[in-house]
Amino acid sequence: MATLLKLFPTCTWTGRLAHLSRKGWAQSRSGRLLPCFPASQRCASTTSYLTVEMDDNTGVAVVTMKSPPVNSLSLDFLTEFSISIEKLEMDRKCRGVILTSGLPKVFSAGLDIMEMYGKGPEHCAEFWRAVQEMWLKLYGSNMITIAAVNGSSPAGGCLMAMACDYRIMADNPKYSIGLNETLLGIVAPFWFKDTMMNTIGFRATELALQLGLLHNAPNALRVGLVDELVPEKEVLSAASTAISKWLAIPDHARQITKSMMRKPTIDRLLSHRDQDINNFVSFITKDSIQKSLQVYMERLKQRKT
Ligand SMILES: CCCCCC/C=C\CC(=O)SCCNC(=O)CCNC(=O)[C@H](O)C(C)(C)COP(=O)(O)OP(=O)(O)OC[C@H]1O[C@@H](n2cnc3c(N)ncnc32)[C@H](O)[C@@H]1OP(=O)(O)O
Repeated sequence: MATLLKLFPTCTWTGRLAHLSRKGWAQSRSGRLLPCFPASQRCASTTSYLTVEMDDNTGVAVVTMKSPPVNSLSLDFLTEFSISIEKLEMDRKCRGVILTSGLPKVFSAGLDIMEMYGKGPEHCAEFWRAVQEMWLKLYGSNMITIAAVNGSSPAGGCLMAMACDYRIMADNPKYSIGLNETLLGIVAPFWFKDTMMNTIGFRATELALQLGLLHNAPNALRVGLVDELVPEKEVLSAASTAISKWLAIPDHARQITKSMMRKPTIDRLLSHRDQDINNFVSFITKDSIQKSLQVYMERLKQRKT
């Protein structure tokens, strides 16, 4: 408990654990006093954008993104996200993470466009490093990572889901997922492309990236961008069921296998990290790209009227 309190200073214990720590004994039907072990030990910590609920019994943490209106990935959000994943990674009891959204209809709207629009080169560089960090933490995690995609997940939101080991999406044709960067007049960086290629293969990625395809849920399943579709209300419980299969695999064997599959892709970014930041900054600060972002944001806002 001490370790968890160190990791989650705002931690509040739920279930029966608080009661047990005061008493710790229960009376059996025959009247004997027996040491009492909690049925579940849950610890929840909340930051500005995330809730992390750790269940010590299963070793699974549910990370819920809650940054209204659309869980866009701002610099602050990304920073908090990477810190939370890092903390879970260091927690020896945590073997798996379920990533989901606490907002209706949206898993994540991807990168916060306002972090890329009208900002100076220093801010853009800091922002891009945070985007890289989020991906490195998630794609390179030793933990089992399951994305419970309970809403739309364009661009950076799709990257987040693809960085997980397994994706379960709500079976709602109104929800879409994909790398739609070209629709904004921008180009998905090589490690976004690599992540998608590792997920759905070369040809499907070539089509998806050039056309900026946002797949609806049934199409996402068809191309292999998600692994399962389930009724919306069951996304989280399906993720729990799925993760139990992964938990049955010995950690060391699974982790080495995961690393063998993902390390070359991770190393490629690590060895070009600064160059990738410089590319991003010089691209995104171009007048023509800024104009494209402005037009895109205006269109987004007009859709509502
Ligand atoms: C070398 C250069 C490399 C560059 C690489 C860049 C890489 C990645 C790019 C990205 O991730 S860019 C982000 C791309 N994201 C999108 O295109 C998604 C846009 N959003 C939507 O499609 C929809 O908002 C939604 C997610 C489907 C949700 O729809 P809903 O109808 O529920 O909500 P809206 O009314 O559309 O939006 C509410 C509110 O949020 C604002 N907003 C939406 N998305 C973003 C965003 N990504 N960043 C910032 N703000 C966003 C939207 O404008 C609305 O604002 P208000 O009108 O309420 O002020």
